[in-house]
Amino acid sequence: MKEITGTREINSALLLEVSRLMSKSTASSGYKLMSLLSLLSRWSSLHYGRIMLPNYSLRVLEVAYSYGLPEEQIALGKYTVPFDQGLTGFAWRTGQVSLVTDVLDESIFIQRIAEPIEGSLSRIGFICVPINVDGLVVGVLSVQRRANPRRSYSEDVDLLRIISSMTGPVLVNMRQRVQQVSFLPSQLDHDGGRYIRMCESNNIIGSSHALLSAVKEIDQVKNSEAPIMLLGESGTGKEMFARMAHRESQRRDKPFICINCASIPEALLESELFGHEKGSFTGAYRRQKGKIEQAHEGTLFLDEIGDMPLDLQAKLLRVLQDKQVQPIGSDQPQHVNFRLITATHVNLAVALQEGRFRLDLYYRINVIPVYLPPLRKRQEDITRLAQHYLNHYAQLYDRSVSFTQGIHEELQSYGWPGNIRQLQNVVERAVLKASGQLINVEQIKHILDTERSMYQTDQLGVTKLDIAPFLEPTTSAREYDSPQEVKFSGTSSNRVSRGKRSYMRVCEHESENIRDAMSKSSGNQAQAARILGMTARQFRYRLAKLGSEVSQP
Ligand SMILES: Nc1ncnc2c1ncn2[C@@H]1O[C@H](COP(=O)(O)OP(=O)(O)OP(=O)(O)O)[C@@H](O)[C@H]1O
Repeated sequence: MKEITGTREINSALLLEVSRLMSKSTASSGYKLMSLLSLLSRWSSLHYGRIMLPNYSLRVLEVAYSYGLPEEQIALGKYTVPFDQGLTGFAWRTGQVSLVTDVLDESIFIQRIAEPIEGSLSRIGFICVPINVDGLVVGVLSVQRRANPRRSYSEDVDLLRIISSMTGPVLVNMRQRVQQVSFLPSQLDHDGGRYIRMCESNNIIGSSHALLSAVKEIDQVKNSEAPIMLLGESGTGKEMFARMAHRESQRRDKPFICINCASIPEALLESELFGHEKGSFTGAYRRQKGKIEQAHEGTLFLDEIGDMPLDLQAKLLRVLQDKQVQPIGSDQPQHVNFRLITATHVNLAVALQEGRFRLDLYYRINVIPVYLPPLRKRQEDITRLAQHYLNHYAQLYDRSVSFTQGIHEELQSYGWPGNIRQLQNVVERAVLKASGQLINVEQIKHILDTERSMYQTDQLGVTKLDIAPFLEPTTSAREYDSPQEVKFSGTSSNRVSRGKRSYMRVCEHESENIRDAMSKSSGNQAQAARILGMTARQFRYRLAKLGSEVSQP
């Protein structure tokens, strides 16, 4: 066999070897990258190869893979380079190759990261090549070499450019996998592990202390009959927890019936809950079992209980006391046996003070209060949730995307007033808008800026969604599963379908209608809300939104 001696021949043979290595389906990504650096050193005398990856929190590039460098020095961070320094930083910032032919001559070179070749630093060259994926620099490949009249620098640069282009996809692949496995819970104590498994089997993501405390409370009462009240901001997972409480209970094989008291006009809520007899009112063509009866032997979940009208609160209280339900138009009470779970995102204490909620019902249903923490108090869960939704939407939309480093820090620095529902939506949008394989920090920043502009904080420090950008219907309506505040409709035909939250159109004559209703009710908001078929909360929200347009009588 002919001996390979010329630089060009060596480089071609090396590239062939590298491409074989990269296409090995059985080799791990780490093995491929380490072997690559070793091949560079042995075949081309490009020594001390290192692949530097960014640490966005510290704003430095760190050695992720290297060949020949002392491990303990790497561990000490000896080769760590700030983004804005040295040749490595230059390649990182500009996306251009940077090199020096003699490290001792160049002021830009940070001498401490060069290693002496054969005991001397003299005439050592240093080459840095950016690693690009979809036009984005994701890392830097660097090597050292000695002065060698038989190897030109331009040949080495060409070689390293090709090698770095092969490295990019391996890094992306690896990052996707690392992101999937690196969040597995560690150091679980006995119970912690059980609560995490409980979450997993109910598709609840998270392992923060705050989340697991709530899971623990559900676990402790799962087989009792005591009513549970789930408290927490909109989008914190109250419905998921209600379902988990049902699935974990002895009633798991019986129905789980869910009704949202805020999304159904008052006139219909009674019949939805208690059922009706045929002919009991216009349009009652047949007997209809109410949700309470449907939940017999199972679990009844009353979401947004704080929005239940007072007269229905009284009826519900009777059902809880007598364990009987009387459908509208019937004189035959039906025996019912169900576990009650309620949820509210409003402060019921205020509703009690204002006379909007019955104290006796409150005590009856608030036996086991379980507080679901907002996402901003579960920082460590943000990363896992974001990664989960990334995988979910990547699969749903058939995209191969991953986050670049630094995204998680960016996501954690945001307050998430819309909680998990909002995070879900942000990630979905990022996946849909990604133009290549990577979602970078700038793209996420841009989406979060839009979010910030929509959530406004009032003087009391309460964050509210400014829905104005979404009031144009259809296209934007799909964009969000909205927080509670925007569930609104002036007419029942226009109302949100149960369980699904969408932004609603604002009726063209809304301010006029509200003004009329306020005038008819002599300024009594509760009465005005009734005239318009809204809950008091919905009415107050609209009134606040249209405040400047609606002059009160
Ligand atoms: N821990 C979690 N893991 C995964 N997804 C979650 C988690 N918590 C909530 N979600 C998701 O967030 C969204 C909102 O959850 P859910 O409807 O249970 O919240 P909620 O508190 O009942 O909201 P609202 O008060 O608006 O009714 C859902 O799409 C749900 O799947």
